[in-house]
Amino acid sequence: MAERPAPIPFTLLTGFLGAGKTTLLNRLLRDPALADAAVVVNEAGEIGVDHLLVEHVADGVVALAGGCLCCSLRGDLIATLEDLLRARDNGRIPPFRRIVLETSGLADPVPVLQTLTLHPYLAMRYRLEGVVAALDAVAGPETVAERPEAARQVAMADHVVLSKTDLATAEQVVAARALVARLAPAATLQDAGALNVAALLAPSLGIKPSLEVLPEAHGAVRTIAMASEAALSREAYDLFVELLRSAHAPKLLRLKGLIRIVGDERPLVVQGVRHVFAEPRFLENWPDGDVRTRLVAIGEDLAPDLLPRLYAAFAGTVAPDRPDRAALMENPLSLRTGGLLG
Ligand SMILES: Nc1nc2c(ncn2[C@@H]2O[C@H](COP(=O)(O)OP(=O)(O)OP(=O)(O)O)[C@@H](O)[C@H]2O)c(=O)[nH]1
Repeated sequence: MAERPAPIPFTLLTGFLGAGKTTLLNRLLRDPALADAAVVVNEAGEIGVDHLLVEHVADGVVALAGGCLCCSLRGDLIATLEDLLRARDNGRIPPFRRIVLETSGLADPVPVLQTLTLHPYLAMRYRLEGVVAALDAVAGPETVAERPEAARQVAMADHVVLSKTDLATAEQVVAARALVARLAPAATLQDAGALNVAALLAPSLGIKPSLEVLPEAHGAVRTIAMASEAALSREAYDLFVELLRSAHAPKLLRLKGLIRIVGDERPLVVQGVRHVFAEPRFLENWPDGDVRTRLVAIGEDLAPDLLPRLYAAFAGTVAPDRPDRAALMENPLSLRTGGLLG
């Protein structure tokens, strides 16, 4: 009888929207310990951008787009994990020795873990090595207080990585650490700025806090995704982001994507978490050869057409019956429901 193949270590990377999962993943993938890793990324929007922002795996990133792993995509996750095994066993892809699954920021990790551990074949071929949660040292405690899924992500972690300590005050770091000690007392805690990769990849101790005390996971958060051939000038880009930030930040949990800029071959990366937007940076190339702008916004009570309308206005491709950018900028205080600010 053929010998059973050794189970492949599986690391689940979780954390709320913008907590620093992709940044952490890129950091991990630069480490030799993850040189032979396969990566699966769960996108929130139909037009996903997360997998395009994973920089260090040539062809090994599989994107699971179009929904949330814990609600609608469990079947897709199973199929993806089975496909990866089949391709590996047939020699169609290199024999990856580890797998990292980055869940969407809204995913409840509990059903995802159940999917893995209860599926007879997957449970035989993969071995859950640990749950790593990224926690934003600045926004994390408030997010955890407001969003049940954020609390569950930390509570389920074997290892918590505190991100953005470079932006946080000493008090904020103390508060974030205290929160981890309360929610995940058995987890290790590291600072993203001084990462010990070997410790993060260490097998979990298998001690999970009780989940009964945690509230039910997520409600009516909407994801808006868009793609556009139109390019923005740099000036229009700045105004576009400023308008999103000033008018929509309270409802906007996350904005991210790649933007086509007039006169530049390279994509500009936009990254916003609530009202904090990162300094825009260019990637060397469009990661997948598709040179369209692609944007994903995640938030509460966002109008479904908000992003495409606003983008079209700033790109100058606005429909005739809609307020255009000039009108908007001349009178930015005329906030009208249903208008660009609605
Ligand atoms: N200053 C600073 N910025 C960080 C740090 N970690 C992440 N960021 C920034 O925070 C933003 C969100 O980081 P991501 O790594 O994309 O977060 P994420 O959890 O993958 O986000 P989602 O996929 O939307 O859930 C980006 O602009 C990052 O550059 C950190 O330790 N310090």
